[in-house]
Amino acid sequence: MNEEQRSLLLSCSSHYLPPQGVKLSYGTAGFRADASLLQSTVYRVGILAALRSLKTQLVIGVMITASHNKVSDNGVKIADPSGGMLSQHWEPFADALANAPSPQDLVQLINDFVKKENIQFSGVKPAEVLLGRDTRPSGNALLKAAKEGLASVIAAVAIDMGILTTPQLHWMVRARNKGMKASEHDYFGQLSSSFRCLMDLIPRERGTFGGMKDKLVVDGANGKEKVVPHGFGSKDVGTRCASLDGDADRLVYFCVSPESSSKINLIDGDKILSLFALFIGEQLRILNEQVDTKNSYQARLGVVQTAYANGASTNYLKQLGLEVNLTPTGVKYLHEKAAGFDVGIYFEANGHGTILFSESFIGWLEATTYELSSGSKGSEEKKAALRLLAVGKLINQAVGDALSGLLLVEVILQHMGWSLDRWNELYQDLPSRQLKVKVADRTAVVTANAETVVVSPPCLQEAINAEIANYPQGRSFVRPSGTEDVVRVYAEASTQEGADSLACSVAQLVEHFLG
Ligand SMILES: CC(=O)N[C@H]1[C@@H](OP(=O)(O)O)O[C@H](CO)[C@@H](O)[C@@H]1O
Ligand SMILES: [Mg+2]
Repeated sequence: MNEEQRSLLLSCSSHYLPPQGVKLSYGTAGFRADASLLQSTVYRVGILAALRSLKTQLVIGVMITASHNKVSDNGVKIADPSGGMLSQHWEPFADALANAPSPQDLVQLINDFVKKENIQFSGVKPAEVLLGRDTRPSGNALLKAAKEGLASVIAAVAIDMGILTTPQLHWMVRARNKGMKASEHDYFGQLSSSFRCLMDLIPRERGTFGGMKDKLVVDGANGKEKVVPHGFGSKDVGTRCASLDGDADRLVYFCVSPESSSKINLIDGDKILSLFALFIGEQLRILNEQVDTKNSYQARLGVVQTAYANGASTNYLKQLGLEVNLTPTGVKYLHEKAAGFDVGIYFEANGHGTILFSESFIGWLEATTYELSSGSKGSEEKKAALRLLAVGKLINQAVGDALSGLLLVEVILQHMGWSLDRWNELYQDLPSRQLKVKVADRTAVVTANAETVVVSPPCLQEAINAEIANYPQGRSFVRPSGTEDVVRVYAEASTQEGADSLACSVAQLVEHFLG
């Protein structure tokens, strides 16, 4: 870092001093806090994004949002060149940057990091960073802070993409780095053309839609905690509903329960995963059966869940003969695992998830559709290949995206000729309960095996196992949250009473062991 760069950083950062007595952490989903505390953090994330872009020589994204959290909160996260989450390897630097007390400390920290990572400022492409934000009132001022962070790095270009959903910004970063056009218009263009392509490929004999109604009601995060949204009641029984979270990176479906109009039947991320796996599996089978063996491609299909996946969903997926993988909580872990397959489908139960296709499989599909284009025009294998290619365009491969996921669910329901009830009946969820326990130090809980086993404090796992043994189909685990200052308890059992009581007993054990 030369003297000019140093003094630029020193003078600019003196306008963005960090709040006193606050420890900021990049966490599972970037920095989150009350918006009034975030000016200096967002400024520093601007610097971080510029450095990441200089290092990778690719486009980086910065998204300012706190999803469905309170309107007075805000947050900031980085989209890496792939469109995915910031490389975990840079997270400790993000934490250190946000917490550096003075401009001098900040400049020293950056200088050391730049040396360690061998980041060049001259003779390289300038840093290019796409900025997005949600509709929060604090968004504009924080955007300005991000821009000033970028302006503190010589040769960094900020491109304001305006108000976006989180997945739109991730999509744009991925598209830009693939040399594609990446405006909001291009995003909607790709979603709508691939959706239309999939609709046109629905087999005629299945076109009766199984009594599926045209109307879909979309709830913008008004239906939390498994309760019916405002204004909903018995008149809405039978209506197909989808619910998006605040920045549209999570999707679930639901309907008002026919038994009680104040309750909903929730169709969660696990069931979306199952629906996607069935559809993709069907297309892969058609291809494997029909494409001649010398040209065949044994695509590996894998699904990825976390310990929060309902046990009934994991059983169901295994019964389908699928390879089910478990990772710790947090999209970054699921995404990484799914990327190891030709088709990797991942979902958290709460609705974060997407489908990833390997470059080599996409290449093979393109070649196959091209070869089949002259002879067997409308052949089944060509249709299957075209469907998979269209899914790869419709689904947001950068990150889970409620809008693109919703369109894919809609097309698959039509393809199968299924109603919402038919989809929901794939398997029956085991009753479950989640609780939060406030403890003195949640980091005292250390887990292993994708968070299913506690290794510290000693003996806590044995005590949990002894509780589980009292419940038919009992399963329970505890882990420290990555986004809240609590230990989370999950329990499931064959009855709701059982799940509630197991969760309660395990929560008491956590309190007992951690005080
Ligand atoms: C049980 C649960 O739903 N945990 C959520 C929550 O993480 P915690 O580490 O559990 O606080 O927020 C994450 C980020 O949004 C999300 O990826 C994850 O699924
Ligand atoms: Mg969200």
